[in-house]
Amino acid sequence: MTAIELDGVTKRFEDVTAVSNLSLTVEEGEVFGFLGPNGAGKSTTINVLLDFVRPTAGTVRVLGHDAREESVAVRERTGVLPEGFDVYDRLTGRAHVEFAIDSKEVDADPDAVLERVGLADAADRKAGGYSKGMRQRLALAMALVGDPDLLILDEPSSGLDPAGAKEMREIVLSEAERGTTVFFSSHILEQVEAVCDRVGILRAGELVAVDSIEGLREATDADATLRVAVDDRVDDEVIAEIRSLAGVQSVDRDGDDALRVTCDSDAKTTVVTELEEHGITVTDFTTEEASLEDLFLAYTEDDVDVGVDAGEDEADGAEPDSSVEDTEVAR
Ligand SMILES: Nc1ncnc2c1ncn2[C@@H]1O[C@H](COP(=O)(O)OP(=O)(O)OP(=O)(O)O)[C@@H](O)[C@H]1O
Repeated sequence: MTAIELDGVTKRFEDVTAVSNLSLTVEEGEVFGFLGPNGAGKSTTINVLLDFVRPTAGTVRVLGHDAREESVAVRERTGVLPEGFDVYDRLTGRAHVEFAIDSKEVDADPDAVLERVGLADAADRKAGGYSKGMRQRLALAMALVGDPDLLILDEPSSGLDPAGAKEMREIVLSEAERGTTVFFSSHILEQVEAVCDRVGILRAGELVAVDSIEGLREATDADATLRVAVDDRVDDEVIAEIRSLAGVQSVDRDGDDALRVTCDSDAKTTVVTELEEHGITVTDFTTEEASLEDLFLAYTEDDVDVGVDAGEDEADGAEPDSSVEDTEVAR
């Protein structure tokens, strides 16, 4: 079943178009990363899913319900970790979870929920004394009350240290294993890369890409960094020649017996051939793929021609979501 279905959703706030003609489908059980720079429209989209904001145009279905007509049914089956959640300082962790249990009118054991997020030992402490990471975990515990079918996490890792962020990832993955659909908005890219099956990239209210991270990589043909180990020091003239090859962006020495070359994927073999033609033996080479951050920038920076409007990339074998076939990279 489809967990989230947005069709032609636009939301305008007076003269600001926060979301523009957004069509997106998230399948049940998927962990979907929703990426975009500040102001791209991520929170507005989440608010539309929960009927906190009404779209100017378009239709929204969540867990098979019309988000607008059946918002109560949607909220009953959805757990939300809102952006910028803050605790009630004088209430204990357990009291927070009890509050969520009462609000959702479900029958749940607060201690079991706190245990799931690693807060069992702090259940009786006032949340005002919790660290930032503990507060986020408490927010997640509240979202998990009632075993929702859909978890919406708006920037769940903000303010977390690496250990806290790792724990958050582990909880997300274990929820996904239970079959929960997770809609995960973030601009912390490693988080998204580590947990998401697919990502959608929003830019100025428009969905500019949606695919698996692997698919996005292929579609952007983002530059790869090649580390070429050689048997002897490469002359400056040879380095200059490699630098002038088509598709090569930069060449730097990496010690005396290796080069680091940034180039299009197609240019990799040319680089190796060129070195060998100069009598240099390539003893090894490794490719470091573009990070999600590179991909994100390729899709969201103004001056980069990604050349992949999500609809053009079928030729590369990437399968963009059909709903963005007409989406153009916003300029
Ligand atoms: N209630 C509102 N009234 C007027 N403009 C709004 C309102 N809510 C959002 N906007 C505008 O809509 C655009 C998208 O905002 P939104 O908060 O959805 O972005 P975001 O991607 O969640 O950003 P961030 O990563 O900074 O949280 C912004 O230009 C914002 O100023």
